[in-house]
Amino acid sequence: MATVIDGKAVAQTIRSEIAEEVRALSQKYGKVPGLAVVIVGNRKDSQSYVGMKRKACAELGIKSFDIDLPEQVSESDLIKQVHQLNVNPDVHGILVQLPLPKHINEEKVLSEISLGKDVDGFHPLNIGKLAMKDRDPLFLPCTPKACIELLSRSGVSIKGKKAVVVGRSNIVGLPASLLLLKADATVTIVHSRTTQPESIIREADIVIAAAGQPMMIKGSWIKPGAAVIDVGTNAVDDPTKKSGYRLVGDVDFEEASKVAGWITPVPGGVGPMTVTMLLHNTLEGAKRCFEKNH
Ligand SMILES: Nc1nc(=O)c2c([nH]1)NC[C@@H]1CN(c3ccc(C(=O)N[C@@H](CCC(=O)O)C(=O)O)cc3)C=[N+]21
Repeated sequence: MATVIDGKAVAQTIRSEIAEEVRALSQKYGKVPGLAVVIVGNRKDSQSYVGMKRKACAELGIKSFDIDLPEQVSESDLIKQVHQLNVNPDVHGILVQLPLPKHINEEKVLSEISLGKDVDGFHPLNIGKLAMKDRDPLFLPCTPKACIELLSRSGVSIKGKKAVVVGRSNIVGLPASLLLLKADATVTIVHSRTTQPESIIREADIVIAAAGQPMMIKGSWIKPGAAVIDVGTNAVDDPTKKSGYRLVGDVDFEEASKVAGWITPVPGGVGPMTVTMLLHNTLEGAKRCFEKNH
């Protein structure tokens, strides 16, 4: 049976470490880190994620700036907001919750975020630096960083291992493969056009599942003893739940946990760590800013 990696517990440990550092910064500089969380429209999932981020800020002593814009906001008004946050000295991190409404060009908006405040790591220049050998972006994207942190805190070494990433999205699959590559894994990306994904996944010592397909990866696809990090957060109907749905990962946990060496659950795996890495990035951004102005 696999060791189940308790993302919630690891996240809690790191959050206490961050809270401690926030206290120290506030004593030293008389200032606290600030995170602006921008949400456009009222998608239920986005509101729930944004709520978690703002709540976590409050718990750690990070000041959150809540910007809620209507679905119909124009691209230029959203960009104006971003510019205001860029020059606000109390804001050290800016997060624009994705996805944005269709009439807004996401890449254009993300490109306007000041590089030093890009705590999501989604600015094209930060992504570019992530892709370059011997270069580092100012911020690592939160979910891929969460995956690596969960592996290293579980004692899973990456160097020289065969890693397979399932999914090639800009926010998870692609940057996760780049991070694994930087950590000296041999990396393969499996995606929707890959023929026979299972035979490739079965070779992997490390699997990062980020396809957004509920329970797509079966137990028989997993190499015995592999480390399986499940990024999937898929809502499936469940009439037995008060909400009417439950969350499942991209991995069939029941089956895979009998074969894997390590596995993350959904919920309670990567999700809480993603939010924690955002807070960590905000702390780093604030530290750099305080030190520079001191
Ligand atoms: N600019 C931007 N940055 C993001 O980081 C970003 C985003 N946009 N858009 C959407 C995705 C999704 N995402 C999650 C965060 C936390 C959980 C999380 O904490 N999930 C809990 C369960 C939550 C629940 O019960 O509903 C868990 O897995 O245990 C999941 C998913 C961040 N994203």
